Amino acid sequence: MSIFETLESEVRSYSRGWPTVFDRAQGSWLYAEDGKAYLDFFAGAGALNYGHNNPVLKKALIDYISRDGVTHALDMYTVAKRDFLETLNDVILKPREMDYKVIFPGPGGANAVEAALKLARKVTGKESVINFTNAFHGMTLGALSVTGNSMKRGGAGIPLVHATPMPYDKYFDGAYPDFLYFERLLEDSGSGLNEPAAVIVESVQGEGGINAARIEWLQGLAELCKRHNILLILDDVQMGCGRTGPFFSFEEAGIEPDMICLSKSIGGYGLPLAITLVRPDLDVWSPGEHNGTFRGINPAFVTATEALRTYWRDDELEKSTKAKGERVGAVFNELVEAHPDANLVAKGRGLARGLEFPSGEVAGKVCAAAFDRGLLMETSGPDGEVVKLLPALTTTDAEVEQGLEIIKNCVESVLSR
Ligand SMILES: Cc1ncc(COP(=O)(O)O)c(C=O)c1O
Repeated sequence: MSIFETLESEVRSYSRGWPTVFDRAQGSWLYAEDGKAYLDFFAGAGALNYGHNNPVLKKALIDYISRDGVTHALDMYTVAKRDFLETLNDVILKPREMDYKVIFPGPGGANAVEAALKLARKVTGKESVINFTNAFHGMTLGALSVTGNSMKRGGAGIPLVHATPMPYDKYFDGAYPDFLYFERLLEDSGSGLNEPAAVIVESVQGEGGINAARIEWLQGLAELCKRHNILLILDDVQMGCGRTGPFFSFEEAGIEPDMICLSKSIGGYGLPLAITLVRPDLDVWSPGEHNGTFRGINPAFVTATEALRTYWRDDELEKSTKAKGERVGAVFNELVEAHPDANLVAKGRGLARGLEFPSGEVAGKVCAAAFDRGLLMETSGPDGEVVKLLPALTTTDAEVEQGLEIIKNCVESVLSR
């Protein structure tokens, strides 16, 4: 049995079947055991915004470990935790005039979502939550209940209740007054929906197919939540930490969510870290009311702090992310125009980009062809119909061009078959 077959049989539930065994990684490159190099436009599904083994973060980590810095300290105060909290405040929150308390909910994105949902219910005493079609918020029971994908929901084996999906922005696009249906339900005391605890939303749906809500739609949603006294939870697990350009994906909308979920790239180095930012008056849990063993792994605080200090003291990363994103978008638009009969759609914001195909089968073939040519990308969307690009934000212009050239060739060859 080959090592690949052994791995497959041991971890049957893995969905990513890239037929190779990876060994090393640097910057935007992954190297397989057989030595083949792959340009990584998947970047740990958004967990590697600063690239693999980023040298600055790596040095901070090695220095910390070399001086026997505390690795695991549960809820104890540590220097690494204090540095992270101070840096988050100084570099991110204060300059944006944002006032939030930090909750450490557990190691991953689903934990950040779970904490937000739980706290919203605790604070309001209400049960139901509004989510959106094609949303993805994680695999734990609460997070799954506000996730739209029916295959993933089916994994629970039980009905997932207390969440009601509303149509996400792409389904309106000016065809209807955006929130008419939603507002009617809120005003109808017989709908059972008139008193939700919270609305949970992604400003760009990553797993749902790189659906970027319009800025006006996000603003309308925030106003609606204020008008009806509903807490707004912004899930920035995948689109935060600069993925769309600014540190928070909703900054351009100028909205003030009541809670913000962050994970994936907040740790900086691919190490597990999650935080839920909550409006100070919502921070009602007493010590021990929401805890867990892995709620802040100190080496992850160290790399998180270094990432904030290195990349967010000025707007260089934001600017270059937007510029690279626009370049990808322009090439995707060219592909759409060059293939008018193929019904392609170019989507996204910043360096979260998608190219939608009429079916998951075609999108899958494009990704498979790209893999053969040394480029890693995955599909997203309800049927896997969107080829999804999430390169590290530190990917160079030359690497972006190299990847785009491969994509163009793969799209041409798959569509001409
Ligand atoms: C928007 C969003 N929320 C939550 C999650 C769940 O994060 P995790 O997989 O770390 O639990 C994800 C994961 O892809 C996500 O994209």
